Amino acid sequence: MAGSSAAVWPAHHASCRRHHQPSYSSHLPRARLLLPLLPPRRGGASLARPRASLAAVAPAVVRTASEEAVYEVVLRQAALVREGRGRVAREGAARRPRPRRWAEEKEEEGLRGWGLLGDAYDRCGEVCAEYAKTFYLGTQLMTPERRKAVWAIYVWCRRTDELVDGPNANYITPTALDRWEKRLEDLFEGRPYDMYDAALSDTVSKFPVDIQPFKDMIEGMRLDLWKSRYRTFDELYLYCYYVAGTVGLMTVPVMGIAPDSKASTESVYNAALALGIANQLTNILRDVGEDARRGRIYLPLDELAQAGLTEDDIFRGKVTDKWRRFMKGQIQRARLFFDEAEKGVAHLDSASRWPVLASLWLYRQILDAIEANDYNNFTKRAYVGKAKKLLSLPVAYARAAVGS
Ligand SMILES: CC(C)=CCC/C(C)=C/CC/C(C)=C/CC/C(C)=C/[C@@H]1[C@@H](COP(=O)(O)OP(=O)(O)O)[C@]1(C)CC/C=C(\C)CC/C=C(\C)CCC=C(C)C
Ligand SMILES: [Mn+2]
Repeated sequence: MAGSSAAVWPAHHASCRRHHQPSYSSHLPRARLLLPLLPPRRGGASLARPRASLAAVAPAVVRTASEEAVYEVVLRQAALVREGRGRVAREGAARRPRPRRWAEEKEEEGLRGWGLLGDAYDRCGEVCAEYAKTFYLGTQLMTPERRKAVWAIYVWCRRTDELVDGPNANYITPTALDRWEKRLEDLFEGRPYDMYDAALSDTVSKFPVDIQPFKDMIEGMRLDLWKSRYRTFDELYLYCYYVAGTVGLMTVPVMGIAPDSKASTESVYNAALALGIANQLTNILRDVGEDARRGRIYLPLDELAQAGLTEDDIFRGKVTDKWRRFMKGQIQRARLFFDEAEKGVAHLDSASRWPVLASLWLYRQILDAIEANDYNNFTKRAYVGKAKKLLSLPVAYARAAVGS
C-alpha cells in the first residue's frame, strides 16, 4: 500500500480466493447473459455476432445495467488504443512521463537508476515465472518490450489480488485500498513507489494503457471486503469484470492487434473482456466449496433458487441431481464466454496469440475437470494434469501460428 512499509509483495502463493461463479438453469441462454454476443456499435468486422443457437432462445438482445456499464469502458479503451496508435505513429513519442524521479533518486543514492529499471522488469519476470509458469513460457515469444510490459502488469495484478487474498488480507481496510489506488495514480504520473511500480510506470509510459481498468480492479477488491453474496448474474458479472475482465483490457494495448486484422478494435476488446469473465467464472465454479468454507457464495442467488437450491445446500455441500443440473448451466455459460474469447485471439498480434490461447485452453479444461469430478466442487478440486497442460502448449502454438 502506498506509503506503507508493509510489503505488498507476498512471499507465498495462496491458492486463494475470489472464485466465484454464476449459473443459470434450464431457461439458461437469456439474452442478457452474454455481453460478447452483442453486436458492436461502430464499424468494423464483428467478432461478436449472436450465434444462431442462442438467438433462437434469446430473440431480444438486451444488455443489463452491468453489461452496459462495462461496455462503455470497452468502447473507451478501444478508442484510446486507436488514438494511441495514431499518436505514436505521428509523434513517435511516449504518452506519459517515464518514472524519472524514481530513477534519478536511485542514481543519487548511488544506485544505477535507469539500470535498475532493467532489474525491476527482471524481477517481474521472476515473479511471473514463479506464479504463472505456463503463461511465463508463453510470453517468451513476444518481443522483449511487450513481454516485459505484460510481466509488469501481471505483477501489479497479482499484488493487488494478494491485498485481499494474501497473508495480510485480514488487515486490509478500505483505506488501505485507497492508498493503493493513490499509489497507482502516482505511478501513472511517473512517480513509482518501488521497483515493481517502476516497471509498470515505465510500461504505461510506452503503451496506450489506460488507468481505468486498474482502478476498476481495485474496486473489485473493495467489493470483496464487504460483499459475499450476489443476488443476480448481473451483479456477479460486474464483479467478474472488476477482478478479471479488467486484465483483458489492460493487456490488449500491450499485446497488440494484428496489423492485418479486419476486426474492429472494440470487438477485440470485447473478446479480451470475455476471456477475463470466462476465467473468473471458471475460477468461481472450481472453488465453490472453498469459498463456502469462508462464508462466501459467488453464485447468483436467484438462479440457485430457480434450481430449487438454497444457501444451506451450498454450505452442506452435497452433490445432488439439482446441483448437477445447476452446475451444467453454469458451465455452459462459462464455455460461451470462452467461445467468444477464442474468436478474438486470431486478431491479436501473432506473437501474442500463443500465451493467450494456451491460457484459454488450460483454464477451459478446468470446466471439463469439474464434469469429470461429477460436479463435486465442494470437496474435490478440479485441476488440469501436467500431461494435458503440456499437450496444450504445442497445440496452441500450432493454432496460434495459423494467423488471422
Ligand atoms: C497472455 C495473458 C494470459 C496475459 C494475462 C496476464 C495477466 C496480466 C494476468 C493477471 C492475472 C491476475 C493476477 C489477476 C488478478 C485477479 C485474479 C487472481 C484473477 C484470476 C486469475 C486466475 O488466477 P489464479 O488461478 O491464480 O486465481 P487465484 O487468485 O488463485 O484464485 C483470474 C481467474 C483472472 C485472470 C484473467 C485473465 C488472465 C484475463 C486474460 C485476458 C487476456 C490476456 C486478453 C486476451 C485477449 C483476447 C483478444 C482474447
Ligand atoms: Mn488470488
